[in-house]
Amino acid sequence: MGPPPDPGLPEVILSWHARDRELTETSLGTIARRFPATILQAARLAWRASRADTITTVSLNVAAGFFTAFWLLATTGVLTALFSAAPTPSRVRDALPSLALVAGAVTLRAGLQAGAGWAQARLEPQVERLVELRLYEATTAVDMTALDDSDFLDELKRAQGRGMASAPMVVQQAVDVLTGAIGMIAAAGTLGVLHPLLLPLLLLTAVPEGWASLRSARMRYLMMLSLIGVTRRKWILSELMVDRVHAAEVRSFTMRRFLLNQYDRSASYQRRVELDVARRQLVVKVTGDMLKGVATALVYVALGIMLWRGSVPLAVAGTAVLAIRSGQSSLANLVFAVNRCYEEGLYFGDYVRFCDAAEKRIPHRALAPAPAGEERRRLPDDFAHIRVRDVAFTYPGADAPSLSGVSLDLRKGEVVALVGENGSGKTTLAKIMAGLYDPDAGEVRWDDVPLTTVPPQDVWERIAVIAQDYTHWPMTARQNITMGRGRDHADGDAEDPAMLAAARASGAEEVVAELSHGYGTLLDRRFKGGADLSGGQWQRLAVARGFFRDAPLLICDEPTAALDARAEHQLFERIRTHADGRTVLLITHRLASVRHADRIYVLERGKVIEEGDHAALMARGGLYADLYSLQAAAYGAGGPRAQAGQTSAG
Ligand SMILES: Nc1ncnc2c1ncn2[C@@H]1O[C@H](COP(=O)(O)OP(=O)(O)OP(=O)(O)O)[C@@H](O)[C@H]1O
Repeated sequence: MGPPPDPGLPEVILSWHARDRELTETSLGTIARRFPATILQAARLAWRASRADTITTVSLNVAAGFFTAFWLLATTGVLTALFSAAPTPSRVRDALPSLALVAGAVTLRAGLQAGAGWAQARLEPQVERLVELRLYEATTAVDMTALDDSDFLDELKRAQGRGMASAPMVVQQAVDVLTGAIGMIAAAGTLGVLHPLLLPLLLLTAVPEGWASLRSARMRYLMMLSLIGVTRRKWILSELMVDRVHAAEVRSFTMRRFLLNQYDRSASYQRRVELDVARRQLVVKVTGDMLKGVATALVYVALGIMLWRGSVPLAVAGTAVLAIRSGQSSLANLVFAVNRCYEEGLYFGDYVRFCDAAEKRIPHRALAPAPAGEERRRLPDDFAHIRVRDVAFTYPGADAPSLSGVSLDLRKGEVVALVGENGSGKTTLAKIMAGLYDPDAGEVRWDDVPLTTVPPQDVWERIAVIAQDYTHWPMTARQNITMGRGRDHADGDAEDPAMLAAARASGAEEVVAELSHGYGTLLDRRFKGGADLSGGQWQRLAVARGFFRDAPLLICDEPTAALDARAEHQLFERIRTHADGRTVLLITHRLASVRHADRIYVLERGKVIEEGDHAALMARGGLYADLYSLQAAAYGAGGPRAQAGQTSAG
């Protein structure tokens, strides 16, 4: 189906992402079977969003349908009076009571429909809020491995984009289905009362339009599935082209042409697929319209024959024409709404499936049982000893393990360093110790409590992390340090002394002193009045954030990569003096700064290959000694000032 793939696009983005299931789910038979479930889903969603508005919408629509039937039947009274043999003035006089009924019914119906429309409009934002919250509650809590899984990310993209937008539409279309069905029942009921043969004729006109719209919807949905990889790639490329963070590299690496070409390739492939679908949809629509024309002609011919043979009187035939027209328009609305509801239901199904899957990947729902004979215990607020034993971990989809058989010990008040070359597994180990990933084998215990037996939040509450890749939070300098843990700050309030102490210790104080609104300065240039910081200034804030958090374990992963020599020296001094009694896990390539660590673990290819203090590792003459000597030689080559710096930093 569709145009041939562009050979220039990576295979992975052209794949159908194993969507055979959806393909079979979009046959016309399954549409009919699954449609009630879609309606039920919409009803449940609306009910949870607002019971009052749901009840109002449904009941007002039902009442409006009742008045539609009433109006049509009252019209027969008007026509019967008008077509009678009496003189014109008395014919009009006779028609007046029925006419008053028609006018009353039409006015009431309009009022009820307006009320239903208003309740429906109120439902929409409430449904939106409900589905947004559900998705974000799941994405902020899922196991970190989920976010390393490309299938999960694809499903997230679908759920967050089209899936989430479809939620209010599903509800709206379900209400439209109800409205159309009621209008249709009113017209059909009227026709049934007038003459039983007219009803099947009306339904006949619905078949071609229904067929055409459902086919079109199916084509559109399949197209969306086939393009998901391409649209995700386009989205990533467009972020690269518009985001300020990448602007300098896009220019200095002359990436502009390359990015534009890549984007254009994806966009033109998407355009070809879309045009192809539009062409096939047009053929379907024209065929459907032609068949509908033929069916309508048949209905009128049948009505003409019935009139000619005297099986229906003229007034009834007149009402029948009105009822057919009203029924047809309700039917057209109904078919349109069924089709849209089904289509939106497919996208909404993506959203629901994603949320269900994501919620299953929220770790606290699946805590490992406490070891046999032990009760589930609380994680100690502080610990005497953290033990890592035989930990192994492989990232989802990775060919090789990132950690295998790693063991280490961290006693209260110690500074323990992890060193090793790039990719040796230091950050992965730190993340496992921080409770961000569960090990595939082995365990991490705080005293006697394995981390996998307690909710991860308990671990996160008790650690402070100065991460390698930290976030530039688009918030004030104060919030960047306190991250929701500080007390609320009003203008004129004195700053939190703990925050000031953390800022002083990290060197963030000097950074903030330069800002126009001090700690209240918004650190995002995308907003009016926002400021931006240099890389090192941001890192000082990240360090302040780690110091501010009152946690017994401080994990520092490359905390000084962007710091100037003075700030780096200050930070390592602080870590060396245990950062106010905390236990510190330090990851760094600056080996001079780990000389005073209580213990150093050297990692290579996910294994601990050496351990001991600086003197022991130097005496051993292994990888650590090699790396240290290399750095020392480089400092030595820098002259006496550099050497002096190194000595004082170590
Ligand atoms: N999210 C991920 N998905 C798959 N593999 C990963 C992921 N993160 C890291 N890896 C792989 O795990 C291995 C260890 O990475 P890790 O980041 O722990 O190394 P590191 O020692 O901290 O390196 P560096 O010194 O460069 O920071 C590497 O081979 C890396 O490619």
